Amino acid sequence: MAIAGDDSNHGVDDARIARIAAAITVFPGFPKPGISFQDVTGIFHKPEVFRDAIGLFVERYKGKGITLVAGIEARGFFFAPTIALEVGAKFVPLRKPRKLPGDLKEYSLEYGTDKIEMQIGAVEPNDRAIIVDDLIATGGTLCAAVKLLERAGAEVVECSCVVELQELKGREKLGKIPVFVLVETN
Ligand SMILES: O=P(O)(O)OC[C@H]1O[C@H](OP(=O)(O)OP(=O)(O)O)[C@H](O)[C@@H]1O
Ligand SMILES: Nc1ncnc2[nH]cnc12
Repeated sequence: MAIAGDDSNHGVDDARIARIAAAITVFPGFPKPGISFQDVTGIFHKPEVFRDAIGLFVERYKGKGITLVAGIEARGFFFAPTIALEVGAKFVPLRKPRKLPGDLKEYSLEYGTDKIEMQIGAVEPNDRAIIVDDLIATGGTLCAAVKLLERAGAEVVECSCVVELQELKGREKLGKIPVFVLVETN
């Protein structure tokens, strides 16, 4: 089953998106010069704004046959378990190295020494997955997450983020996998 609508938030619900955007604080020069850090934690300081964000994701995915919601450490974990619960899917954490026990699948990020890891057995044949993170910048993290899930046998239906840094053109890296975002910025 396809997900209807285009990948951006246009026309979804301006009032909720405006509240979410207003709850994001930008910290210039953090964690290093040249980076303007988009801090989503303010969303969680206001339960009604947290509800706005979860509601927008759940309305998009509920009833679409999603069986797996993967969240990327660390800030994808803020959103993904709640979305999974509401759409009736399992939550699967994709973690930084040396955090998960047991048998793992891993995928290296292309630009660094970092990897993301997932427990073997988290994915079943025919799982229909979405991948959730707070932000897409270069797209490298989501790209690694897609490959990890696909190699484990899942169909990745879409990637979902709260914020997109449009200038970095991360969605181009994802190729045919759609990227749904709530707030677009540069
Ligand atoms: O699109 P990309 O260029 O790959 O960047 C996006 C990633 O960067 C941030 O995580 P960060 O590396 O800050 O890790 P953290 O969430 O553990 O702090 C963000 O939460 C995404 O996971
Ligand atoms: N500007 C930014 N703000 C928050 N997380 C990020 N990850 C990569 N770039 C980021």
